[in-house]
Amino acid sequence: MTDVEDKQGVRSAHEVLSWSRFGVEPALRSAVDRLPESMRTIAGYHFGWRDEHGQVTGGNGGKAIRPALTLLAAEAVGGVAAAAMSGAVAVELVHNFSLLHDDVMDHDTTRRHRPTAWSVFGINSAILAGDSMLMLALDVLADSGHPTAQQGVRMISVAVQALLDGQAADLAFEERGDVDLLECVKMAEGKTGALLGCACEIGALFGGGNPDQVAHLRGFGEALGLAFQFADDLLGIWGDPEVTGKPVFSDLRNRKKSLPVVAALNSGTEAGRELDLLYHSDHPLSGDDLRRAADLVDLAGGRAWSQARADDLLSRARGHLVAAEPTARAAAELDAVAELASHRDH
Ligand SMILES: CC(C)=CCC/C(C)=C/CC/C(C)=C/COP(=O)(O)OP(=O)(O)O
Repeated sequence: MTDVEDKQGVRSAHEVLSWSRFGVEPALRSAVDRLPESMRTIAGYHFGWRDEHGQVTGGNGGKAIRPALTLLAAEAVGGVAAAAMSGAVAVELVHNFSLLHDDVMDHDTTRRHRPTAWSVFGINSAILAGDSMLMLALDVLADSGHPTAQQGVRMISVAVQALLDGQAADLAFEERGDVDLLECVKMAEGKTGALLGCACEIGALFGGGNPDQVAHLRGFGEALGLAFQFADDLLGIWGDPEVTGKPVFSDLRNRKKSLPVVAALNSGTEAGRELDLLYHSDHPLSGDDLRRAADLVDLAGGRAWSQARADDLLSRARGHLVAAEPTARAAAELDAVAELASHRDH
């Protein structure tokens, strides 16, 4: 098949994400069905399948970007998406475990346009449901019968350790006034880059890729994951809550050392110094303070710097994608998903 013929039928990023959401959901639901009822109820609510009373609802379980990467990575190495389905379910379970816990830690009350699970079911129940989803991810891989399942379990466990380390750094930074850009980027690589890297890595592994392809696709996912976090931090300050489904300014209110904020604090500008005083004041930040903080991040160059870094990371991701020698259609679709993920509005 020529390159041109092979690229026929390339889907847009939105079509790929919808394919991923609907393709993975049956396997995700049947995995969640194996949980004890108390955990299943909370997981079903968090994925948007049921309301807080257990009634069936329309569902909004998120964008499904990680499973999309897993399935496409399998196709990129010449395999079929179905071979990587257990990997796709596992990464989505890990991601959702981390969201359940993150909402507790950040005291966030809204996610995906709904009250967060902890604010409906209580903190303890949400933590336990998150733990339960994490263990289920390993169970799904162990049960997959895939010849490289053991390697897949190891990939997930390495990524989860990096994610935990990144989250620990994120929380520790809230108490520190001297966070530099290097450590902030390292934190984001752990918190977000590792799991997107793993999503691609496990897809390439289960799709039958050779070690070079698996490594390059992991590199693609890691670079993309960091770009994704830059985009997330920008949306946390300048996103439209009607579109993101999350309240704006939550990061600023929690005095998070997000990437644009740390860039502004380290900018050596007058705006950066004013932001420092505001961020490290001992009074709760008012609505006016939060709006001023957002303006200061912008004036100090934190917004423009973050957008430029997201662009650089997208180029780095593309370099890895080409080096993985992917099949043409999957490459075009991975590229489109990468573009969307680093310049997204939700
Ligand atoms: C251990 C622990 C608590 C870790 C926390 C790690 C954490 C929450 C990192 C942030 C990652 C991120 C950008 C999530 C939004 O994903 P998304 O926009 O793909 O969400 P969606 O699934 O709702 O679309």
